[in-house]
Amino acid sequence: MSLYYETADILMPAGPEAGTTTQRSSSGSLKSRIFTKKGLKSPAAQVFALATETCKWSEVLKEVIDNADLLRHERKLTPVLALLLVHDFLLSKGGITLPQSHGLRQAIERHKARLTSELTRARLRRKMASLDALRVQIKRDGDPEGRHPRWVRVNALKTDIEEQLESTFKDFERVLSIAAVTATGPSNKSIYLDDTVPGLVAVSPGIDLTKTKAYKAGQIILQDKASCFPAYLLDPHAEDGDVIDSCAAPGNKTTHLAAITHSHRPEESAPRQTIFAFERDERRAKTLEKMVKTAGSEGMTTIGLGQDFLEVDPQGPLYRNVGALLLDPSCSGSGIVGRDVTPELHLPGRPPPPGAKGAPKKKLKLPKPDGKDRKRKRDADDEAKPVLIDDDGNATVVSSEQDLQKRLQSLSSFQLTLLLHAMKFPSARKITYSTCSVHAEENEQVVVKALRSEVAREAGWRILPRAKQVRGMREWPVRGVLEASDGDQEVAEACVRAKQGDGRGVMGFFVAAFERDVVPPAPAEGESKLFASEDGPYLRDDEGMMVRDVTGMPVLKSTGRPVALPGAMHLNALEGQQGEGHEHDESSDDHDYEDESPSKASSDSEGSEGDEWGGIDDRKNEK
Ligand SMILES: C[S@@+](CC[C@H](N)C(=O)[O-])C[C@H]1O[C@@H](n2cnc3c(N)ncnc32)[C@H](O)[C@@H]1O
Repeated sequence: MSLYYETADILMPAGPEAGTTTQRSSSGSLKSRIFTKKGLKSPAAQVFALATETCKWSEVLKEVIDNADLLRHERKLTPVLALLLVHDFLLSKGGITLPQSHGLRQAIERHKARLTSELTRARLRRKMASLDALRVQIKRDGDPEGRHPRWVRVNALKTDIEEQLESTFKDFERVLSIAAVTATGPSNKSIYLDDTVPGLVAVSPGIDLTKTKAYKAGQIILQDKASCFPAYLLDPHAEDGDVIDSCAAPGNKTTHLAAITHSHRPEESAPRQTIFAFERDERRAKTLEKMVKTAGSEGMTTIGLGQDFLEVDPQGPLYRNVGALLLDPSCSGSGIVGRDVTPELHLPGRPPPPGAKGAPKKKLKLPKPDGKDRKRKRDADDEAKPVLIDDDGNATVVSSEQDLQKRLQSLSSFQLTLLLHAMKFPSARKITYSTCSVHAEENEQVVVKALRSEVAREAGWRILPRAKQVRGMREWPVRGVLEASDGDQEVAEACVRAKQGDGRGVMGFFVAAFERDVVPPAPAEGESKLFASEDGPYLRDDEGMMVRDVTGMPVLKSTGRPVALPGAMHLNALEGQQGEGHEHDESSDDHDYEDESPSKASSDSEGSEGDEWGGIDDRKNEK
């Protein structure tokens, strides 16, 4: 089967029987339908490129084909085939990839003059000075990522906004809204300073920052705005002690946690917090390791390479001081921009049926490239079915609502198990739970089930109400779904959602936080009580301000004395506990980081950009 027939089949598996119409090109994401289709003879990447480009151009091409009256003159062409062939004829560098003598190619090339002049008319109707200008417009309008700003987190561990505005972004024009940063188009360079997440900026879509010095040096990290919510909402302070990122690769949130704890450190000499980052997939854990190194946070991060969080013992001495956990488990990935795009296809009008006025007298039989009747019963395996690809890269055929429900139930029960495990850490008093899913089953419903669980009730976990959240999250207007929160207004209000395509320039996302009051753990023998009670390890005055000595050092409650080189003490205390048979010891402090070139590290972290793990379906993994 030729590339054109195969692509037409993917776009319109049932055959375009309707007349002039605008329709979704079948169900399921185009990418998953193509890449999981068995028996494709043409390279899947080629079919995908032709299908997506034709969809983007279909509004213009429909006009060209209709006005050139192509389908009336060439009755062997179906509307979809006409779109695909005219696309390549007018817009592809190589033209139609069929031999010159091929009937399909001749059917188009016979109308060269008319088709070319109709394309010029279509362009002029859109007030575009050149075909290149039209290309830019089509790319921006047809590509969901083309309308999505590029979010950039300035890494506080290495630089700050001011420095970046004067260097990496010095040629960028400052704009004051998301609409302005996306409206300026890929040829312009504008920058918007986000007012929700500190240190976050958005630049115009299509700008490639991966070649910049700042990107290669880990000073800037490409991370979607919504993906910055969990670490920002968790807001780990010194008094929260150590932090766990339970499902960490590729490491966007781990490195964000590191930057936040660094910014919150009261003094250089304050106790160092450790971020334990677990990742059960070893390959992804390597990416995490590289990202942590590039971001400059390896000194404060202990990576559990290939470590399943569910096997981490909450009672283990290493985690005695863990006061905050970030849980961002695998999910359906349904909120990821560009993930499940079903492109719109504008079909040209079909000619009137034979016998009708203006129709040719003789009915022409459609030639079939394989010589077989296309009405043959399709092989069930040959049929492209919608597939759900989660952010672990697992593909599940979801040909019915029931299949989808089954998959969501299985994901949400796994997510709940992880969340309940996080709730078992004895010193924990803050947890964030997040997904890049749009489904309530993985979001509000997991939160509600967790709150009702015995684990949460016994340990005293509550939802962190909106009023107690960090400013940017408290003020974020998109909240949880009331119905999905079982009608609980406080829970719905406490949940934070991000919605793709609502003008805020974010992907689909969900995050909620839990809090509780904890009784501080009894210090181990010989261990100073660096992390502790409700308001932290430092002595505070009646107004809640830290008490400091004359040199400005915070005073510890446990000793009544100012902090003295506690970083080293703290780490030594933890190191001393390693090798006690704890599952984490192999990946602790002495990482033997392989020497990597920044570009290698960059491409790995870029591979994860979009900013959740994209698995095998991730657009960047194709590069
Ligand atoms: C959504 S991704 C995490 C993205 C990451 N938080 C970031 O922002 O870069 C989920 C990750 O969790 C890992 N994972 C899933 N279950 C896990 C478990 N039980 N223990 C540790 N890691 C797990 C998956 O392999 C995957 O890499």
